Amino acid sequence: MKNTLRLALIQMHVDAGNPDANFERLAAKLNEAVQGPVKPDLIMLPEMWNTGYALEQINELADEEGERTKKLLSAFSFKHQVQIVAGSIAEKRKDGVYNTIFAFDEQGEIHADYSKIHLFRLMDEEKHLQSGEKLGELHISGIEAGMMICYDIRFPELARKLALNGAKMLFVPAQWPNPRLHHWRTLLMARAIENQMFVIACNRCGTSSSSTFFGHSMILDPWGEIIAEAGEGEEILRAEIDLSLVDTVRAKIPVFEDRRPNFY
Ligand SMILES: O=C(O)CCC(=O)C(=O)O
Repeated sequence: MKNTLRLALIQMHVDAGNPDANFERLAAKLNEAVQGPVKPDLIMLPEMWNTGYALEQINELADEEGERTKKLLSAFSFKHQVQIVAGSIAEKRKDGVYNTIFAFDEQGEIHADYSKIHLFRLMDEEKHLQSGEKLGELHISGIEAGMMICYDIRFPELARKLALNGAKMLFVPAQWPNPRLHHWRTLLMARAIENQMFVIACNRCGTSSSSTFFGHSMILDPWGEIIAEAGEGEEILRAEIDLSLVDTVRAKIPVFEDRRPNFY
């Protein structure tokens, strides 16, 4: 089991309602991500990078069973022997459209998926999207991890459940808009500190017709320290994390042993 992980988070602009432009942009960014001086073990993408929040047309725009996404990312991960936590996409299934993350291993196989379970009513998600029905759990190089999407981070119970199930790192793709940078940073930090785990959060940047997005993708360690943070524009945020730090922090302040679940 490998304890270190080199990460590359693709913070990018997303063209709402234009999947062709977004696929093209992503393909260029993926190549940039693997061309740096240090090849990443894992690449992560932001939320709904294929369609953006073109919710009125989401039924027509969403990726049918995720096929277009799977074709691109499966071939890329195999060719470059890199894992991909594929942000999320608008995925069309028989019963509607879901906001779904697919996780690819180095062989190009999908080994986990998660569809957002808390739909964000401020942006009318519940009118256009279906809610997922299972937890986002996966293994990254043999280490347990969790996935949540954007608004999900306002629900500490979900992150705690993933941590209790063994997660040592949490992936959070997002399209988190202005003016709530303070909430974004504070909630990510809280989820890292209270669960003593790495939080790896990839936001989009740029503007859509109704919102502006501040970027600030970030990687936090289990102390809640920000070890890498992007600016407001397009950027590939890179960092190497040492997962043994999770056990060190949990041994020093034994939060999980000190829980009193009979009171809550
Ligand atoms: O909770 C928030 O403030 C932002 C959430 C959001 O934009 C989303 O879930 O897409």
